[in-house]
Amino acid sequence: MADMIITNGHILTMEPGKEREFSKGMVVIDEGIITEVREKTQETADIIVDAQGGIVMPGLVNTHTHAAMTLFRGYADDLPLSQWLQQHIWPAEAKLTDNDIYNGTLLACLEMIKSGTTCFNDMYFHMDETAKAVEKAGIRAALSYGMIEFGNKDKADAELKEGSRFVQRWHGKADGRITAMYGPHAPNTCSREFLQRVKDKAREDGVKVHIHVLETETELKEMKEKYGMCSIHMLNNIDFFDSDVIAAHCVWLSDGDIKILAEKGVNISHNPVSNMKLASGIAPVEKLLKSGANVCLGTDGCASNNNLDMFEEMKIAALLQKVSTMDPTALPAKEVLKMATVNGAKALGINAGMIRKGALADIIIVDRNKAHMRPFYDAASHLVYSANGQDVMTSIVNGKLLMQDYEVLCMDEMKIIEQASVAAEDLIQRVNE
Ligand SMILES: C[C@H]1O[C@@H](n2cnc3c(N)ncnc32)[C@H](O)[C@@H]1O
Ligand SMILES: [Zn+2]
Repeated sequence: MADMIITNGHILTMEPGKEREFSKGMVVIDEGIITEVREKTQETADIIVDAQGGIVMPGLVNTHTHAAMTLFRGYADDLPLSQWLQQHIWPAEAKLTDNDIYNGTLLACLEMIKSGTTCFNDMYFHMDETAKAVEKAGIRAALSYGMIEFGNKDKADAELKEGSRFVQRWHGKADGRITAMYGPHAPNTCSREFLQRVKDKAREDGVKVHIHVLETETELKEMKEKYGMCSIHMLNNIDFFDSDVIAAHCVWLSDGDIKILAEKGVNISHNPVSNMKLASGIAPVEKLLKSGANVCLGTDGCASNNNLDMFEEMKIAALLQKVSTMDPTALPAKEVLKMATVNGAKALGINAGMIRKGALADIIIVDRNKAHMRPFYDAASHLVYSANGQDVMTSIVNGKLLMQDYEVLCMDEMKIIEQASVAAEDLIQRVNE
C-alpha cells in the first residue's frame, strides 16, 4: 500500500523530452517519491487526493529570492537599485533580529505554499532562522548565507566562516528538504580574491554557489573601471563558472558573455518583475535559451516585486521577452513553464520539477473551475497567461500535503500573518529610532 494517490486530475508531467498530458490520470506517491504515473493504477493508498477539476503539475521552483524580505513589502518602492539598497534596505536590514527572520520567512513560506511554489532558492542573513522556518513549514529550499565583504580582509574571513558554518550545519537537513550553498552577494560587493576563495571552498565542500551577477548597468561600469572587463569575464578568469553556479539576474550580457555562460553550464535565474520594478533592464532570455543555457525563474525579494507569485512571474517573463524582441513568438508558454519547473530544479540540483517515476513528490493542483480558466484548450497556455497564484488548490512537498483544497495544513495561517505583521512593525520602529 502506497502513501498517497492523486486521482481524477489533468496531469502535466513536464518530463524533459517526453512531456505528456493525461486528461484523467493517477499519480502514486510513496515515502516522498513518485512511484507511478498512469491513466489507471491497481495500487491502493492511505490518502486519496481527488484532483477533479484540477491540473496536476510539478510544484514551481523559485530560483532567486530573499524570503524574509516579506517584512519589507512596500517599505521602499519606486527607487533605483543603488539608492534603494544603500539608503533604505541595508540600514533597515542592520536592525533585523533572529525573530524577525523566522517570522518573515514563515510568512514567505505561507505565501509560496498558497501560490504553488514548492521549492525556493534564498540568500540572506540570520540563515539558521530561515532554515528553522523551512523545517517547520514543510517546504523545500536551497539556502545560503549572503556574504558581503567589500574587499575587507577581516570581514572576508568572518563572512566565509559564517557561510561555511551554515553549510556544515544545514546541508541535507529537514529530511533532505534543505540544500545549503555559498552565497557571495555580487561581483561589485565582493572582491575578486574573495570570490575565488568562496568558489574553492564550495568545490571542496561539494556544494553550489548562488550569486547576483550583472543586474545593473552600474555594476557593468564599476567592473570595467576596476578590472577592465565585465563581471562575466572576471568570474570566468578566476574559474568561478560551472554547472554548480546559480547566477541571478544576468541582465547586462554581451553575446560573448552568453557564450561563456552556456558553455560553462551556468544556471541563470531570470527575475523579470524585480528587473522591471528597479528599472535594471531586460535580460536576454531568448538569446540565452537559444545558446543552450539553463534559464530558470525567480521573484527576487518582496521589497522589489512585491510578492512571491511565480504564476505572475511566468506571465511577465513571457510578455517582457515578446515586447523587448518585438516578436510575439518569443518565449512561448511551454518554455516559460519549463523555466519555472524542470529548469529550476536542475539549477538547484534537486530531482523534482517534473512528474515522473522516481522524482521527488513536489506537486501542485491548479483549479480549472474558475471563470478565467474556461474554456480549456491548452494547459500551458492557461497556467502562464490566465492563472495566478490564488488558483492553486493543493500543494504537496516531499509527499506531504501542505495545503489541500485551499486549506493550509502545515501551519496556522492567521497566526503567521499576525506574528510577521507585529515583527515588521517593531522592526520599522527600531529603524526609525
Ligand atoms: C542578501 C542581500 O541581497 C540584497 N538584495 C535584495 N534584493 C537585491 C537585488 N535585487 N539586488 C542586489 N541585492 C539585493 C538583500 O537586501 C540583502 O542585503
Ligand atoms: Zn536578489
